[in-house]
Amino acid sequence: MAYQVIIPAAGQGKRMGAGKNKLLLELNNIPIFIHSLKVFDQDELCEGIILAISPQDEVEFKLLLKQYKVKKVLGLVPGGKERQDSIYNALKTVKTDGIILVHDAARPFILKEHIHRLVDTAQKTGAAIIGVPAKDTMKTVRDNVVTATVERSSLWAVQTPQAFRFSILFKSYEQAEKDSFIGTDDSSLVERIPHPVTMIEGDYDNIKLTTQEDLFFAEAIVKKRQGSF
Ligand SMILES: Nc1ccn([C@@H]2O[C@H](COP(=O)(O)OP(=O)(O)OP(=O)(O)O)[C@@H](O)[C@H]2O)c(=O)n1
Ligand SMILES: C[C@](O)(CO)[C@H](O)COP(=O)(O)O
Repeated sequence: MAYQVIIPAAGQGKRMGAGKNKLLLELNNIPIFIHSLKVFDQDELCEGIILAISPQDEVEFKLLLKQYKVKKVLGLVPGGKERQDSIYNALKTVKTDGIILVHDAARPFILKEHIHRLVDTAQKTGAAIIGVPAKDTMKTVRDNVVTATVERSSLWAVQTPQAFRFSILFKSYEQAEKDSFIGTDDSSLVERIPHPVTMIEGDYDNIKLTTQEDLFFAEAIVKKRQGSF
């Protein structure tokens, strides 16, 4: 089943504190966002990539897309204030009612087999996301005081890609705009339409590079995948 993917890459990377867009930092001598795009570019089921970027990054991103021979970029759209705004800008340019994925440019370790499971599931159910079961004991805390211990078996850490039938995702974005709702992922918009979302178990390596220590974990994942860890 074919699909298109929106890749938001227009964040500021404030928590990384790299002094520039964190997506331009290199892992294994290749910029982070190129790792994230390549898996889709090389996937025979992927029909195209829509990339949301900040206008100030446009020249450098275009050069790197050319240098790394990324072929499936259908369009570049300007990012917005929030991640959700960047994705909405991209969604407005989509010309298909097939399956659309949203994947953070800051998650360079997604595997093709997981992408395909998401696409197959979204084709059947309309909405599928990937995540991993929580491993730690989870508590709610207010003002540094524990307010409750939460039943762990129902808690999952959510990743991207998230896969949807386009019409469902677009409707959820229109509704969110009407309600001035801002979510931290795309699923949260779809859940409130409401539409059921299926969870697929992924792997713990599919981290988002958010803070400096994530770069150390990322180097370890690269070595593990190269078989030298
Ligand atoms: N206005 C925004 C904010 C985020 N993103 C993208 O959404 C993904 C997930 O965001 P995150 O990793 O949290 O990145 P930043 O927003 O850049 O991080 P920070 O909050 O630390 O500034 C990233 O690929 C980021 O580039 C985006 O396209 N537009
Ligand atoms: C979409 C996401 O990657 C799922 O974990 C995450 O919610 C993005 O979070 P952030 O708020 O941009 O850190």
